Amino acid sequence: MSSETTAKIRLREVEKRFVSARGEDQIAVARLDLDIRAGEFVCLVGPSGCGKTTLINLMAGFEKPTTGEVIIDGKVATAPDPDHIMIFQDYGLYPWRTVLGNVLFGLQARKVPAAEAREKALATLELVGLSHAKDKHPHELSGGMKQRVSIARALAVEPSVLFMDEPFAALDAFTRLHLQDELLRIWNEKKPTVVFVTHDLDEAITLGERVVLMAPRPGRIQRILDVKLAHPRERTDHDFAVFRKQLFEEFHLVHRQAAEAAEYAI
Ligand SMILES: Nc1ncnc2c1ncn2[C@@H]1O[C@H](COP(=O)(O)OP(=O)(O)OP(=O)(O)O)[C@@H](O)[C@H]1O
Repeated sequence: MSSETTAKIRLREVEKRFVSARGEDQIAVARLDLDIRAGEFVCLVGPSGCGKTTLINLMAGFEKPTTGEVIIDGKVATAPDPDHIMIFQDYGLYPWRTVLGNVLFGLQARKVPAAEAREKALATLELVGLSHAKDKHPHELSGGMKQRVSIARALAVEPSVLFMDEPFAALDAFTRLHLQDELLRIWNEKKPTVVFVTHDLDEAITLGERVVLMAPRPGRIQRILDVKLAHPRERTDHDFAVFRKQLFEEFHLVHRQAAEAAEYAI
């Protein structure tokens, strides 16, 4: 079967232009093609300004391509879809709702009957290890706990796609490593398609089945790395180090080229 028929998400010659504050036409993402399989975990990495957020927003339907198409499940994506959930760095929790209330939110919005919604919400809180905190409010939680609530809220509605834009960037290193492991465990159990933006190359190699390295001006794919490492991935393993070296070398190259291009443009 070709990838045409098997891909969950297909980007076809997707281009996104913005007009900058100075009135200049700016290509955030240039004619980009990418296929993502159902149940795949793909990480997007690259230097600041290379279009990672623009690309994930295009896939999530928050932005419309200037030209080209984003196709999900065979349909052109033109708006956000309740089956595709975005998780942001800043959690986006409702401060006036309890943890359980936050997780219930999406289920209530979908008119899931109350008893069933409660059962699902409690099961999802159990999945992320937060049953004990169900009656707390967001201000009573650590950053890691808040992000686990936002993951639980997303998972409760059983989305087929999770878009994650630097979800762990604001967390301390220890919590971050822990949540990476948690996310992998949940992904293995539920197998949603995950598109995950990160600045952290180790995080990308830990999580991704493929790591898409992007380059700026214009935003484009520089390289796609197949991370053929079994889980659990040990960051101290020799094979991990091999992928790490490869990705770091490519990343430095992209960075250098971007810096040179910026200098030339001044
Ligand atoms: N709404 C907008 N209006 C104008 N320009 C924009 C807009 N959104 C993004 N851009 C520009 O598009 C380019 C790509 O931005 P984007 O935020 O997608 O990059 P990024 O790789 O996610 O960056 P970072 O890693 O810093 O978050 C940048 O040059 C940015 O200034």
